[in-house]
Amino acid sequence: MPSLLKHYRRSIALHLLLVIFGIYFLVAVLVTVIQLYKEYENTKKEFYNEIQTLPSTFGKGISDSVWTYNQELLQSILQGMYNLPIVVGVKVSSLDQKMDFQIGAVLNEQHQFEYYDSKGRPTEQTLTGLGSQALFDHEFPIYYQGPAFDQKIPLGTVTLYSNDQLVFERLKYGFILILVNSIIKTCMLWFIIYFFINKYLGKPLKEFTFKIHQQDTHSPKPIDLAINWTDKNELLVLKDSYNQMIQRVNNNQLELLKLNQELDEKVKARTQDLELAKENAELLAYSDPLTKLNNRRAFFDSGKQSLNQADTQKHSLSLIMIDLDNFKKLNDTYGHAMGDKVLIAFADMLKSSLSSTDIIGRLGGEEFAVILPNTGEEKALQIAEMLSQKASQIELIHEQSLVHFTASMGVVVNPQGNATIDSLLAQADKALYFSKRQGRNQVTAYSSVVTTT
Ligand SMILES: Nc1nc2c(ncn2[C@@H]2O[C@H](COP(=O)(O)OP(=O)(O)OP(=O)(O)O)[C@@H](O)[C@H]2O)c(=O)[nH]1
Repeated sequence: MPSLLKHYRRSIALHLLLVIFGIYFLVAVLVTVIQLYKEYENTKKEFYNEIQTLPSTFGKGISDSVWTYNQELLQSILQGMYNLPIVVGVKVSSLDQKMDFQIGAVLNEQHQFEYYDSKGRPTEQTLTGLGSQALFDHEFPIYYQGPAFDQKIPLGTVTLYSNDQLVFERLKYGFILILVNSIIKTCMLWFIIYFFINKYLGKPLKEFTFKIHQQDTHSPKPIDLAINWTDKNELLVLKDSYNQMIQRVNNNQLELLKLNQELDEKVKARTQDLELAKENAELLAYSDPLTKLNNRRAFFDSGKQSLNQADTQKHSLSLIMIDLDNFKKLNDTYGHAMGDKVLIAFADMLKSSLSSTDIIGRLGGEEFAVILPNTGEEKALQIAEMLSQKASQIELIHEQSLVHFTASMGVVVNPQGNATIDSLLAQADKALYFSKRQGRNQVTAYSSVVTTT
């Protein structure tokens, strides 16, 4: 699982969080600024209201001290006002200018900032913070109304100065409170959003990805996610779609496997057919279809090998050439089918009478030949006689009559050395011709023919 994590640089939860948090942060800053401005306005109004209550508190004392020219009293009253946290300066302007007094930060007639100490002396010291531009003032008149006068006697004016910095000072704690509140709310929201996005989206997606990576690519299985939601949501629909796809892929694979197996079986069957056809073709090429004996070509091939072997091992080899007697007449009398039966019966007799090392062939028509390896003339003649006798004993039934036949044979022995199958066959044929001439159904040795002629 951890190795998979490196595939993405930022999780969905974190990404969404950054977007949401970014927007939320901007909104929070805007709301906080508006909130702070409102607070500032309210606090400033409070300052005004508080300042406006001061004349009723200090007005009488100031009027009395100005009326009585009590400098000391005026100074102490103004000092008391100056000490109030909402006041940065107080200026008394008496009509006769004898009791003019200022303390703290005040504005002169040119609207320039001036600073006076507690004794009312100008100093070089300046107010830190916002300076004269931020000063705002409230002026109220002072009168004398003693028991001896019916009317109020104007004495001058008192100007109270306050400062934005004081407003901000008061706001400071409120501002910090709002800021801390915003930060805590933002962090809580951040954590809650991250936790739930991660829980409901990030983790299931991670699990999904992990399980897909774990799939066996040859046989993927449907995936189950550890989600406890009862409602279908996009993630569960995605999972179901994935599982359906896997099901389809598996079905297709099974189908493909089945088709492959069928194809394999067809190919196997076709190969077997081909092999059988090849065997048959080979059989046809080398064997006589009627008697299943070697055909002329196979007889020559095997005969040559046998002759070579006999030459190499200095063994004698005999060849018998056979021709069925009056076969045309037999065909004409009993029909061609009976002729075939005779040929088959004769071939079967040859096969059963000779050894497996002997080579038997049908050279064509009613003509047969036998090669007897390792056999001398005497033995070959005996065998030929035996075959001739057995042929004459074969009985076939045609309708109500029995069919018999005979064979004439010529025997030749390999003279050792330069003989070929062709030359041996030619010599055997001569001996056979001799048998035919002598009245058929007999065996003639080539050696006797040579000697006679
Ligand atoms: N039934 C059948 N007859 C065949 C087949 N091959 C050749 N023959 C017939 O064999 C006969 C051979 O006749 P011939 O060559 O005159 O010889 P023959 O009648 O045996 O006379 P001799 O050899 O002198 O004894 C012909 O009539 C051919 O048609 C075969 O496969 N089946």
